[in-house]
Amino acid sequence: MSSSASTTSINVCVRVRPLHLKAPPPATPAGAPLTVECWNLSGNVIQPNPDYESYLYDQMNSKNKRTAYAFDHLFYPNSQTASIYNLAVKNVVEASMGGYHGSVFAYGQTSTGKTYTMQGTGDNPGVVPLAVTDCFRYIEESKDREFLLRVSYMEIYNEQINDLFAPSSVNSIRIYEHRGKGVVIKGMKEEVVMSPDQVFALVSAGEAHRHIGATEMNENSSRSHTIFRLVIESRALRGRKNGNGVTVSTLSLVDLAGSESAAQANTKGSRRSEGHFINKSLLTLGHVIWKLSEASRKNIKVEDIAQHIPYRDSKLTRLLQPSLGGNAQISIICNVSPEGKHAEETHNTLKFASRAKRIKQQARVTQVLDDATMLQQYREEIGILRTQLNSLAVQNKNFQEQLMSPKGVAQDDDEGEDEEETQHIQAAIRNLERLILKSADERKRGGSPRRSSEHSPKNSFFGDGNAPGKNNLFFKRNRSSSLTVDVERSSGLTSIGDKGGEMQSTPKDVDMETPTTSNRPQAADRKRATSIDDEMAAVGSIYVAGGDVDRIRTSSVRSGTPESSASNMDSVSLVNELQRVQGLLGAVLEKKNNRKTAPSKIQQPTNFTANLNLDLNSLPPTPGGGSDIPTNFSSKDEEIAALKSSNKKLEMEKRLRKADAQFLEQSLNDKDQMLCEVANVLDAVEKHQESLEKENTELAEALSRMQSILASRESELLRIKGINADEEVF
Ligand SMILES: Nc1ncnc2c1ncn2[C@@H]1O[C@H](COP(=O)(O)OP(=O)(O)OP(=O)(O)O)[C@@H](O)[C@H]1O
Repeated sequence: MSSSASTTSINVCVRVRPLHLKAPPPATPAGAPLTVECWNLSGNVIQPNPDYESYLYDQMNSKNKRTAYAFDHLFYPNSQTASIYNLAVKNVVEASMGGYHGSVFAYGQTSTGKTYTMQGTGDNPGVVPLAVTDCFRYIEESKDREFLLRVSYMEIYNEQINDLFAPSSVNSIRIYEHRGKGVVIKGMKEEVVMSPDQVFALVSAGEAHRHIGATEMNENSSRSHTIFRLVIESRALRGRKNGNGVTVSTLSLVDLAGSESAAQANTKGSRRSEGHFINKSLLTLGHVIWKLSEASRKNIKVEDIAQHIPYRDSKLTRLLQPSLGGNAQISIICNVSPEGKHAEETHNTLKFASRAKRIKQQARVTQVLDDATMLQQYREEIGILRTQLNSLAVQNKNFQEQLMSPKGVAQDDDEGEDEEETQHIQAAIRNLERLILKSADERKRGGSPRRSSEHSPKNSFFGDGNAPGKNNLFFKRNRSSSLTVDVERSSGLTSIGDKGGEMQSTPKDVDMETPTTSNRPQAADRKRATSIDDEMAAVGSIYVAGGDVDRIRTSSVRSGTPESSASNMDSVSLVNELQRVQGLLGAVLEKKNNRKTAPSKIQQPTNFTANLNLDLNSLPPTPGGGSDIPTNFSSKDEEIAALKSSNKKLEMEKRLRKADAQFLEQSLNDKDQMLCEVANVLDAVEKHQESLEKENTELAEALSRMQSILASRESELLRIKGINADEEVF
């Protein structure tokens, strides 16, 4: 692993929402000040309108009476989100694609336009769609790198983390701090993505599970903080610069819930308790930002005081710890209302913004040189499959030659099977290749599978999309809609259905071209997936947005038999699929070898039934996990019978393996649980240590207080003694 660091400040901008949404103020000539009710906006400075000062100050807490605030950018009510994106976010997105961790936050009072800014509408797309589109554009223009992108989408609701891609996994997500890996989120799903449309479809599906509620101040108020996270793996193409280390970075786009006063939002019951959780976590965020800004002001390294920063006081700060903790490029968009009655909240937001501005970050590009990345693993899998394809071709050729020779063996139905296997392997290679993203030029050069949405080279990742209505939120929040991303239209993806809270593929998307898989990973796959998790966890230590994921899913390969028609292929299944294909291939090759070595003259039949009665442990291992195929036949019928019983034997073996698989899965679950328990114990120990340290500090302070009291008493005593002595003298 290698890295290089550069010091940056957090980019902070303020967006002032329109006073009256129906008629935003007219555009002013460039540079001219604008007065919106109680505030004057001029250049990058926002300050109270002098005519309203006393009214404003009446609304405010006395400590807040500062007159003017200046920021990197100030966006007026008539600004478009696209210009905010270009000036305040684009550079963070590009840095992420270049290998730095990046985070963008929307912060502010309820109803000031955070979701409007992050998500946007059909005619004014927000930061998330603009950033996603830019990422794919970046890939399209990167002639010398290949990429693998994965997304996850989560919310923090009432201090609980929910996976918006897997809403049923509510209680399985855990967050803990690992000594080597940093903050780790266990149980979060990630989707490998290949086009902006696919990301939008996934986020829309996730939106349906987000907690939204009506309050007096916002009829669609976000009751949770949401974090959209993109993990970017990239590597220089072979034969080009800097070897083949994989760069891993993350881009986190965070739509924070808005602070609210219960009185103004007029909340009751669950809305009120949601508001309480929101305010508490935002308060902690404010506290963390204040401590970090103080550290930067005093030139203290964040690592040196990390244990004194209250990240642990809320799930939000815990999740954001890797971003805030130093290694990220950050942009904060602070949304404010210009209304006088919100002056107090506006001031609080401006204060938060100016503190954040002081924080210094040390962002690093990190390269991973071993194979602990999915990109590297996919490349290796492709290599293995290609080798197997070649040897299958050679075997086929030899077999054909044997058939043509005068002593040729009889042809059987296996020819069709072989063809099928070849097609399966080719499909698996194609599907893996599709997951690895390259520029159109590079795809043409390398002969990679053409994306079916590739209307023109310029637009190859960008399908027709399913454009939202002009003023509708960009991501539809429609719980009942069945969400479909067409595989062939949209860059070869599988379909993601949204039914009853679970993401599933729909039967109509089944493609007979690609091999079968089952959605539920078998033990071998689980084992493999766990090793990927472990490897990703190792990478996770360098993730700014923190940690690893429990399952890594891809949406890349479509299943091909009724057994799998209801299943959604994920990367675990992909591994499963690869192993299955390798297994089948092994069995086919084995059969071929046996045929090759079979003598052409007729031999005595072998008692296969006896062989099959049945010591499975004595089976010779074959690459596909199959049993040995008998070779001595008295007749064609016997050969068929032998193959049939061999099939039965394989069936039996499969069942045994399934039992093994279940056992292994159970063990893995136990191990997972144990790990979580250990993490919790560690957590408790760390907390205890913290409280001991706190006690120690308090004791030390008390001791020094006592010592100073003692010292003053002693000097008092000396003084009294001196007076007494003087009196005696006189
Ligand atoms: N700059 C803007 N231009 C036009 N409409 C806006 C703007 N900002 C916000 N709005 C509108 O104001 C309303 C509230 O905005 P939004 O839901 O984005 O606020 P929020 O800050 O996310 O609130 P909460 O914290 O309660 O979720 C929405 O109807 C939104 O369309």
